[in-house]
Amino acid sequence: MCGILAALLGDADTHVNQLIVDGLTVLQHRGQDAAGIVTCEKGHLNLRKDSGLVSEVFQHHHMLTLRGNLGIGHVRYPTAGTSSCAEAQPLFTNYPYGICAAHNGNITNTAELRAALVQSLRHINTGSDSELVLNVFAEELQAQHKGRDICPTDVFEAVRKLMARCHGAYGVVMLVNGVGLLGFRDPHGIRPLVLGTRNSTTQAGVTDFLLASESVAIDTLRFSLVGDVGPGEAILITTEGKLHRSQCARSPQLMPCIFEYVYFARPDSIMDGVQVYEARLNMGERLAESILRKYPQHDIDVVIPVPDTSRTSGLSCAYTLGRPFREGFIKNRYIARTFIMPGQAVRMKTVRMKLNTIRSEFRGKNVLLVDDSIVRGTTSRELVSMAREAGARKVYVTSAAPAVRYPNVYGIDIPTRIELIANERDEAQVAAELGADWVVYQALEDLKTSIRKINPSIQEFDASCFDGRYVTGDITDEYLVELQGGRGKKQGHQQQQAEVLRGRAERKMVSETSEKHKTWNAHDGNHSASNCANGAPAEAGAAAPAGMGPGAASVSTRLSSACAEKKLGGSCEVLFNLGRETTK
Ligand SMILES: O=P(O)(O)OC[C@H]1O[C@H](OP(=O)(O)OP(=O)(O)O)[C@H](O)[C@@H]1O
Ligand SMILES: NC(=O)CC[C@H](N)C(=O)O
Ligand SMILES: [Mg+2]
Repeated sequence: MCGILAALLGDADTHVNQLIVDGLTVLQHRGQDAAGIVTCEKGHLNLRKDSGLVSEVFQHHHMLTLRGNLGIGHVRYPTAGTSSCAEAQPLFTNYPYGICAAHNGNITNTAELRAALVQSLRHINTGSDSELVLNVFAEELQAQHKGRDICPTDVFEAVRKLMARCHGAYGVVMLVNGVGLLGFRDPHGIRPLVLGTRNSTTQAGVTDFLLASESVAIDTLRFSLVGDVGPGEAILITTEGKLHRSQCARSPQLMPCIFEYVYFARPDSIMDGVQVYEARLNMGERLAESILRKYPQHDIDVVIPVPDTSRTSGLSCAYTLGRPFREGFIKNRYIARTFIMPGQAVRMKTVRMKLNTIRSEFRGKNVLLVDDSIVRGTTSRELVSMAREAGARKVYVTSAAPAVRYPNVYGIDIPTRIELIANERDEAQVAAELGADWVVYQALEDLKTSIRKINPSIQEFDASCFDGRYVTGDITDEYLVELQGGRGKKQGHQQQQAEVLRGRAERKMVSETSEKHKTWNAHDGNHSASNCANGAPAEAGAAAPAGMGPGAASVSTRLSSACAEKKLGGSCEVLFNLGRETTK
């Protein structure tokens, strides 16, 4: 679930670089693998992108090259292609005009698009679906060119054509050299995009513009939220600072991704008129009601959230249950989100590194652990065992989202069912799998109501990972089988499954001998070294070699990406001025 951002400062003599870096930092929770920015100064495009967090990718000397008053930025969580920094965004094409794109989402008809683009002699350099979006737009914009300057109508016509050709989910921002900034959202509005403005801080009477995945960027950069870009809508901000809007989809219908409200978005964001925090409070309340219906005689002593995301729903869940809300798990503030890390091995290890127990909150108590979602079960599995180690008498688990049972094709990296803990399992079986006393999932209708209560005009959602209904209508069983055999296989999900099992066996052994930390650390040392030296994993975060154990991969996304790049033949750092063609 990448983060995208586009900004234009009305004062042409100012530079937008720091604003974009700050905005991407605020959107970091949407993608931790790679970051990139392109700016435009007097017709020259300046690009800097690499694997890593925003704070790692943009050093002072990079900032000096990112000149210009307009630009776009991206933080990446890969869902197509590879984790290689060659696929970090923004992506660039010089034909026609010089266009850069940053994309959040996932395209579902990539094979068809790729074939058509190759046929029309456009060069496609990577496995990235976003590169296809960029090239489709470039091709369609070129088709509008009639030997005169590009005007807003040409741009919107190109987006219209793109929407007819590209299927799936997309929030996109583009920089078109000499024209301005463009932002648009797919016809179902699956992926979010908001617009903000402010008065220029350096020149009276001119406006600064900002497009971002989440309103939290608008707030923190001190812009005012104008509102959401509508489903199928495109917004063009010209280099002269004029704003144009146009509906580019034939039959737009808002069906936002429900998982944004559950997990991806920050609680302080407002998406499609819904304050995410409020929606999560509602989720916790409904969840508690559901628990009370199923277990009216429950013996829960204390409610403990799983930091970070479930804190909000945990709070209202505890309140509605009438039980104390306690911080039983403390999160290491320097470790980022686990779910969006690449590879099961690194995710498993990170949970242990990330969370630790306050023993007194567990000892002798019946605890209810509240998480926002249980996807692969990586987090809950570890936490149930940690709760027991900390002396809990009974451990109950509840999820503010329903059971995740289907692959996601719209920008969440779940290409196969087999990796999901709830695949072909009911609540009792998931509880057994987690080692919990019972598990309660939110009902899908209750989740929808939690959000609709705030904005009743959202009639439907993309809730495909919960109900298997793909709103774009083009997802066939064959497509899902292909996805499993393609990205699923590439990521080694069978191997990951084996990892999970091996991890489980190891944990059992470890808790029997009470030497878990010693064992895990021993694995870590051996493996980290061999991982890099041999260039072993085919992709960042790929499953560890057999026998290496769950502590095998590095905790740091950056490190695992770096190892992958070694395999690709050296550093992939990109720093060059596209206009002047200088390479660092
Ligand atoms: O069942 P799983 O496969 O473990 O996935 C679900 C977990 O992953 C996410 O946490 P994450 O650590 O990514 O982020 P957070 O700190 O924002 O909660 C989510 O909040 C759940 O805790
Ligand atoms: N999570 C996303 O939005 C990913 C965008 C794009 N599909 C990529 O893999 O780079
Ligand atoms: Mg979490």
